[in-house]
Amino acid sequence: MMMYYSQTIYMCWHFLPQAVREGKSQYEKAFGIPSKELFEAIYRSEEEMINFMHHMDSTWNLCGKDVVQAFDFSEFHTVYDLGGCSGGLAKQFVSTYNDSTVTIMDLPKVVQTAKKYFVTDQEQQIHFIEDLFNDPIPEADLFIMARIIHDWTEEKCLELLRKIYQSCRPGGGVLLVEVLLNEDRSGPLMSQLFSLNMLVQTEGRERTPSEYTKLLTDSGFRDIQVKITGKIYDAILGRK
Ligand SMILES: C[S@@+](CC[C@H](N)C(=O)[O-])C[C@H]1O[C@@H](n2cnc3c(N)ncnc32)[C@H](O)[C@@H]1O
Repeated sequence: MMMYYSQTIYMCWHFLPQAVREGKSQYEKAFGIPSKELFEAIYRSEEEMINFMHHMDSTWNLCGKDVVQAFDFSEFHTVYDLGGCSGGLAKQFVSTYNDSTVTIMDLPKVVQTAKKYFVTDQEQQIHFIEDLFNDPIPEADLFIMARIIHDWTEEKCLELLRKIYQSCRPGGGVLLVEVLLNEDRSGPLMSQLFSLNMLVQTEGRERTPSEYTKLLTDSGFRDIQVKITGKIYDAILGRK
């Protein structure tokens, strides 16, 4: 995590004033890579991709249990973790809910690297499919999206959530895992800093509970519940 912060995030923060003025990611200035394809810039070399994956993975050793226990997910057996990366959260999920299987959907090179370095053959409740958000999403009881919505614009988020709604079994749900801003955006400081971090690196930002609720209801989900975990990442559940 520290390596990723120093080699990537810190480089983008050099251009914070420009990011605020232009309202967009600074990857191009920091690395000379057009930021149109967000993850092409983040995965600009294999070493950087592995650093990023370790960064993602390490969070769930600290906060994963709080997230998977935020609600009782024992009724959900077929679970997809969309953009599930290294499988860090999937491991926490299957160790808490022994009857579940989690399939991780991510970019092909991420899936290959996760299988090589992060998820062992012994972890039989975790599967992978190499697929893109552009392709159909298979049917499931629960879709997890951890730190995905905060990467993208409202339009892309709605497009994705509507697609997930179509694939969600009746009675199933979608779990968003994100840091939350106070409704009046007065804090918490960590969430405000994360939001600036999203600005310098991505198309997205951090959001308030009511903004997530609106995204979910506009996509068809109902009974939205927000759970503050007391750790960095909180949980928002919508049902079909
Ligand atoms: C910020 S990371 C979050 C990773 C993981 N959910 C977590 O919280 O540890 C975003 C993830 O979305 C994946 N991703 C980006 N574009 C994607 C696409 N078109 N299809 C599938 N996954 C994608 C990235 O490879 C990355 O693993």
